[in-house]
Amino acid sequence: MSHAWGYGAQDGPENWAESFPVANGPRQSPIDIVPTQAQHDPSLKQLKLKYDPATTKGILNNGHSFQVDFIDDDNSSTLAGGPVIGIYRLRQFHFHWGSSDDKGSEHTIAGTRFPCELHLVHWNTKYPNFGEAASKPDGLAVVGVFLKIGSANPRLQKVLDALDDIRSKGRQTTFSNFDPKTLLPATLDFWTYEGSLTTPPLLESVTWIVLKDPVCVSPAQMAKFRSLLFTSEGEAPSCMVDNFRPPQPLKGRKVRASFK
Ligand SMILES: Cc1cc(=S)c(O)co1
Ligand SMILES: [Zn+2]
Repeated sequence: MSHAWGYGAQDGPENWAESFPVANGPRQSPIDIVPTQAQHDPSLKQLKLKYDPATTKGILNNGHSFQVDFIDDDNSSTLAGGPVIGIYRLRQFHFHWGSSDDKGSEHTIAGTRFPCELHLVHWNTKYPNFGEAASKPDGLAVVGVFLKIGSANPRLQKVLDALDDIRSKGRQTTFSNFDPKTLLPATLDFWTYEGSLTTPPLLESVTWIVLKDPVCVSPAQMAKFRSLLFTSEGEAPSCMVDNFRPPQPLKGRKVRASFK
């Protein structure tokens, strides 16, 4: 039975627990990060991100967001260091955003919401593949990056220029030679905590690495995100906006900071 889910009144985050009971689990994401309550952990290593643009595979509208997929057959594009043990391979990146600039991010900082949030999804190479890793408590590592309204971000433009070809759900197009590192802020200071996917099946397998510093996006660029559709060609069009889950209960979890 397909567990159809979305972000609407009937199939949105408030109802996900009906099909995905883990939605009420002990390590759900996103969360509100309160910097004054995060503990600096000097034992946290520097984040090591090594991305080979040649591993870029394509870009897809999956009906919930759009994602840029990467070839993950070897360790060409990886994450290591930071809070993780071992090597994690880059699988895809995607975004969550709002219908207006006052919302859209999934994580919040002391209640502050950003208009958009980038997620770079990596899986632990101690497991044979992404699917296996996604079901393990240490299986995934997702780097979260906040986007704030400012000047146009030239490094984002190549991604946004591809959106015209993937307006509807199920559309994909060629996309190659992209270095996700160009989307990151200058410093890789981060908060980290144990959490979950923020979309069904909400698997509690994610070590979250949320970067402190946001990157910029312009209002015109935000309009490009909002030009996508949740719906397939031929269906009544529904704008792809507000595809974010609100913060979930911390349930005693500690958030660590890599910086003072
Ligand atoms: C694997 C995956 C991770 C996140 S955070 C998401 O939104 C969708 O899929
Ligand atoms: Zn996500």
